[in-house]
Amino acid sequence: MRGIWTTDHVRQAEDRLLARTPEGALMRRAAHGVALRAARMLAEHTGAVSGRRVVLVVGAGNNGGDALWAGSFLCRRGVGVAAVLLNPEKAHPRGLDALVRAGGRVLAPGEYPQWIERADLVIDGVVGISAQGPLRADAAAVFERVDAPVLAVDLPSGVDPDTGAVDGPAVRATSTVTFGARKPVHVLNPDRCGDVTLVDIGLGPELGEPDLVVLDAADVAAAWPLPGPADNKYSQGVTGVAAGSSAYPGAAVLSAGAAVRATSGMVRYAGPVADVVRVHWPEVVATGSVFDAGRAQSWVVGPGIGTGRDGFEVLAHVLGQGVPVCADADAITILARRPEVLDARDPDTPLVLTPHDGEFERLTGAPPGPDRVTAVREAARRFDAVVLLKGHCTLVAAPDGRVLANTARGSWLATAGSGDVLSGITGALLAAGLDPWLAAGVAADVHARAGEIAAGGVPTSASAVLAAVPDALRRVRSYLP
Ligand SMILES: NC(=O)C1=CN([C@@H]2O[C@H](COP(=O)(O)OP(=O)(O)OC[C@H]3O[C@@H](n4cnc5c(N)ncnc54)[C@H](OP(=O)(O)O)[C@@H]3O)[C@@H](O)[C@H]2O)[C@@H](O)CC1
Ligand SMILES: [K+]
Repeated sequence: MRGIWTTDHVRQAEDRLLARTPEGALMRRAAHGVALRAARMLAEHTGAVSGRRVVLVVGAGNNGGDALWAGSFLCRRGVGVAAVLLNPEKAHPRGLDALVRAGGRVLAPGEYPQWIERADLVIDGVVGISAQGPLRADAAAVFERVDAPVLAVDLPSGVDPDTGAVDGPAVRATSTVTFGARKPVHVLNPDRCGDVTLVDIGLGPELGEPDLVVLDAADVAAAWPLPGPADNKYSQGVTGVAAGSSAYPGAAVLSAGAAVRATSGMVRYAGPVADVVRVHWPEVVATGSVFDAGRAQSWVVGPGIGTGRDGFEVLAHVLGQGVPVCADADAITILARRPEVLDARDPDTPLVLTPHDGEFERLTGAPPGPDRVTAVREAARRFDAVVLLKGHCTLVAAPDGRVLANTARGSWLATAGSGDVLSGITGALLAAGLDPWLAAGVAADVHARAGEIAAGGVPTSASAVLAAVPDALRRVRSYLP
């Protein structure tokens, strides 16, 4: 599991580390990492390092200091380095001195266009963790001219470091080099950061519990239940699926099918399209109603069930079974309209809610807004449920405040029925007894991988995503030590 820390926590940790480190040492370590990455980018994009041209865009603080020091290191490798100082009187004095001593130059405003247009690489040192709001007009005007790859120092300027939100002009980096700890922007807005390199500056021991986590493939593989020698079809958990209707039989087929593919436990289907489900998935034990379905160790409820009285009764029934429930789609709308349905819930049994933004707004009364982490964390507390907020970066919050982030691998999952597949996978993992927060997190991870495999670079469908779940699992298992 990889940790992510908010800027407040990074700053506190940096202060503690700075107090026992010689002055300037951390910045030079950070800048060295920037220079290494810059040299590699020059080699990749132009085939050479020496003789290439790099423009530094330097703001008023230490982020600009990192860029200036990195520029001085690049000068020593024969790179022609020139700096745009957005705020000359506040430019980091020692960094500026180092750059000039190494042979770098400071550009006059009239020289900006020709240098920026001929640059092989631009280094964004406008602002780092003290950033507030979008790029200011002077910086925005500089970046408008940039055609070269951009290397962001710590984070792309103009993007909110803690929420990843963009509310005006902002840098779109090809690559980002960050220091000490990953910050939320790196997972919440990967499109603006490009690939992210973490440079160790010795901050680790000063960082407390992370504010967010990201699962590695090995975490997903280790959490995923596989049958053991003593297992039978019941011991691995029976997943109940209450989904679909005559209008939406596909939701039942996809959700039940995903549960079949995700684990080796048994799957029961209960609903009005049992015959359709049986045709697609002969291994599913299908019956016409949740009221006469046998025991299950979890229920998936909602996809395609409708939002009327029947749907309400189905949701209330499964919430009263004393087993974990994954409520998706129509079940979330029912819950939003008639919260009294939660009265049926045994407070000790976990509930996982899997809204997209529209459903989240229905459920909570407000859209997630720019600070999605806070929004999902508050919703999880309010509903005493794990809340999985779908998006380009899917967030999973537990009622105790834990949040994990799963960054999508492209937009392949933006296809009809994709959510039904996710709910089925989540339900199967709940039936197997996984911690509900982890179940939702690993389900989102494998779902995203299956989407990428199914697509293979071209548009795909929910059925193809479902069919790719076993390959996604094989892929995560290949990361196990
Ligand atoms: N501390 C350490 O140990 C280490 C720190 N390191 C580095 O320091 C960075 C943090 O440096 P920092 O705290 O000096 O602030 P930084 O982000 O450069 O901002 C400077 C000033 O910019 C301004 N500004 C704000 N928003 C703006 C906007 N949208 N557009 C334009 N300008 C804007 C605002 O000043 P204002 O103009 O408002 O007076 C703000 O004070 C960190 O990210 C890392 O790179 C590394 O070297 C490792 C060791
Ligand atoms: K930056």
